[in-house]
Amino acid sequence: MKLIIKYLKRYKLLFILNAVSALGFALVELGIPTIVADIIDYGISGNNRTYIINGGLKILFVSVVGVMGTIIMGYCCAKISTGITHDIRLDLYKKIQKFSHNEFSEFKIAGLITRTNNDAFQIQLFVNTILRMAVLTPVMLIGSLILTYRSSSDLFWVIFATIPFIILGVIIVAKVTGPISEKQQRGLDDINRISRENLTGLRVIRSFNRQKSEEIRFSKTNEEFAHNSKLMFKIMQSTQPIFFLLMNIAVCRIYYVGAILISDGSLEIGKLVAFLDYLFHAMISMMLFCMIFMMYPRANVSAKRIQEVFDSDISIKNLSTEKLEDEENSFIEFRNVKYIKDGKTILNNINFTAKKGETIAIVGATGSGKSSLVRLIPRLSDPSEGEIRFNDKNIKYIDINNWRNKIGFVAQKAFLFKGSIRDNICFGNANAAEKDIIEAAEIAQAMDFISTRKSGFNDEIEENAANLSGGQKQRLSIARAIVRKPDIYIFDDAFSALDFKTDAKVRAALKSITGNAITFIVAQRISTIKDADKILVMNHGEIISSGKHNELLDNCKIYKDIVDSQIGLEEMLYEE
Ligand SMILES: Nc1ncnc2c1ncn2[C@@H]1O[C@H](COP(=O)(O)OP(=O)(O)OP(=O)(O)O)[C@@H](O)[C@H]1O
Repeated sequence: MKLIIKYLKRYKLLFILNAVSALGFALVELGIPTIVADIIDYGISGNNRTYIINGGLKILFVSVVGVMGTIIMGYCCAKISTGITHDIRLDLYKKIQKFSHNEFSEFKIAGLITRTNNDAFQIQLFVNTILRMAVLTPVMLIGSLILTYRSSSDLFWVIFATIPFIILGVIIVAKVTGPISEKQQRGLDDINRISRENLTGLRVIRSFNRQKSEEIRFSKTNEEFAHNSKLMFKIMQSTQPIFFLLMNIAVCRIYYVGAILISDGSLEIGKLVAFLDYLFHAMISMMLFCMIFMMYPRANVSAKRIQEVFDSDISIKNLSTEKLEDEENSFIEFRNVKYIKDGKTILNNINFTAKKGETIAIVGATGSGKSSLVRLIPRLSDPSEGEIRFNDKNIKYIDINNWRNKIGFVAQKAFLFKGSIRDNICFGNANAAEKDIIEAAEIAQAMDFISTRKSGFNDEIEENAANLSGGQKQRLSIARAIVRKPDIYIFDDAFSALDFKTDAKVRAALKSITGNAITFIVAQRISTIKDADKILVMNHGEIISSGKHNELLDNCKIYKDIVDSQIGLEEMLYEE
């Protein structure tokens, strides 16, 4: 509720307008039965035509005012509820953008999607209901009860007796639906996760012929979700008939008591009609008011899930606004860096320096920590101990945007966005000139396939770059980094999908632009890294040796083993 109130505050004026129109509408609605009662008791019974016509005109006027109130209320409700959802989604998006690996592991991607879509929508529904009902129904309810009492105090006690049953019913429904709602939202998270996995991993599922088992996995989660949804639906649906049953019992009793009172002469027919009208208003208002309490548990679960995201601590913080100055002899230094994830030491005792103009290569067995090491540079994660310094400044205390702008990162898994080839390259530099885009594509050896495509740079890339090969995706990712003209290049296994010849051509072309930069290359192929100025050999999260290719061949057994295992491969032949 705190979350909803916080966002509602942004729409104060509309909220007041909504409340005033709701109040006006309620008062107008409450006036009609009294006019009708008077028409029956004085106009019809007294055969007074003028009284009847005047009464009719009064009803017409009151109805028009009521319609205007409803329209204004509807406008305010729609504007506020959609506005709040829009604001929540935007703030969620901004917060999620700051998440690091840690936060993604905590909330899971599917969970974040459900929170942004479904949970935000639940809040929209609740806010819409609350805005319509919160002012209107209490006024209608209290007003109707007062007017029923005024119409006939004898009859009033007949309906008053049903109120405790209704309140008890609402409390029970709210208590029962809260936990079901929580299960329902979690189930939706699971459905999202499995659907995502099944859609993105469709090829794997088919090639391993696992459609049946995946279908069972999906059905199980889907059934569980459907079960909870059905239960929720049944509870919510059964409340209305029960409510109307109670109401009809009260009405029957009122007719019975009313008939006795009329025959006694202590009640007029018009008053009974007004009484029933007010009773109807009172009961409907109470039912609608109860709906707020019944919807509350579900909205509360959604609000809590959204609030969890807002409250989560961001592990990668921007601690400074200090910008970097250009320096002639820049360098990066890893000082006693340790990186622990989920209690496991991924990197330990990492010490090395990389200078401007140097190429640092990182090799080692899979899982030895190569990617984890380079991910620390753009602060995708921060070291648990030790520090990374750029020009003798801890990178944690450099403005994060300024720092990241200096880096051209090519990730292990090439990710491209749906859009044109040009848009994807310009993702690295929105202001890139045409000649820079072409140059980047040429260096990345992407021109040959771009020029064969129907619309060249304007050719569309599908979702997940499904219409590109692995090597084409890698080349565009490389071009995207080059177009930035960064001071630091990081190629995390970025040449693995390229054939040996293209790999060699890309590296040769890169030399023309990386002369003034610091370049990190993570690779499995020795041919990719053997010319590096410094090669770091990693094993179990530690640098076990470093040096040039020839030095390592003499000093490092693991490196020599890697080289030996690749001797005779096509790339070596090509390099010769
Ligand atoms: N998000 C993560 N959460 C927990 N552990 C992780 C995470 N990412 C990587 N690891 C672990 O950290 C270790 C190093 O992984 P990393 O990806 O850095 O190795 P790598 O040398 O780049 O491997 P490869 O050559 O196979 O890409 C592995 O044991 C891996 O299981």
